[in-house]
Amino acid sequence: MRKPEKSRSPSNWPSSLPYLRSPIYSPSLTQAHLTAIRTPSEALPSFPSSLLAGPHTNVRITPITDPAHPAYKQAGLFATRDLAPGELAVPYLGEYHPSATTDLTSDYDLWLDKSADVAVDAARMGNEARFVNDYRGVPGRDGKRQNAEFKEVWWAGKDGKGEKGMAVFVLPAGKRAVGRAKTVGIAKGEEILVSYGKGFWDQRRDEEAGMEAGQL
Ligand SMILES: C[S@@+](CC[C@H](N)C(=O)[O-])C[C@H]1O[C@@H](n2cnc3c(N)ncnc32)[C@H](O)[C@@H]1O
Repeated sequence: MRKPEKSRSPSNWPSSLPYLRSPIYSPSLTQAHLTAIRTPSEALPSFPSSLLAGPHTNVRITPITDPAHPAYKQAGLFATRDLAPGELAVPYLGEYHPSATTDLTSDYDLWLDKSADVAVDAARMGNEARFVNDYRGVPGRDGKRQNAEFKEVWWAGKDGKGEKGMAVFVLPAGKRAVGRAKTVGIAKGEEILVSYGKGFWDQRRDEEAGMEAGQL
């Protein structure tokens, strides 16, 4: 019997990883951590928590088969329809954890709330958003940088409750946007690309240099 749409994992989801429809909370999070991320913040854009559960049909996990792509033989995330400037593309789900339990080998760990000492790691579990690549070196971009960004949000639940979260957003249209760029931020079939930030790549370079120098 076919599984109902919502209980399936998206295509190309790795069978070795749990597919999440809501965040997982590390047992190392204290009540203080949870209170901090559950304290409403008007500064954050608010979205209904019903948007958390995928599969998210506006994006597709796609194997990278172009040898010129820096994530060749890995996967990336592509738009299945035109996405509007500023649109929420996909929530970023993973395990919420304190910095004390940071996995230093993870390439999927983002701060959720640095002042509350809570991060979200999608290395061992997550959703489609864990496949978003960085724009650097991606061929065919005509000099364009990222077309999306990570942003903190407020996932609004019932009875005024809610929680901080992370999501991938299409970049807003710039003031100088003309024509189609005013209404389409990421075109159907285009790869969704963020910037991991210079810090990510500096650290990667230092680690690689350390390995070459024979450091453990
Ligand atoms: C959050 S994951 C992105 C998804 C990953 N491609 C996958 O299939 O699991 C981050 C990893 O993707 C790869 N990656 C993403 N963007 C890259 C880029 N512009 N250049 C080189 N590697 C990249 C690196 O291996 C990095 O550690």
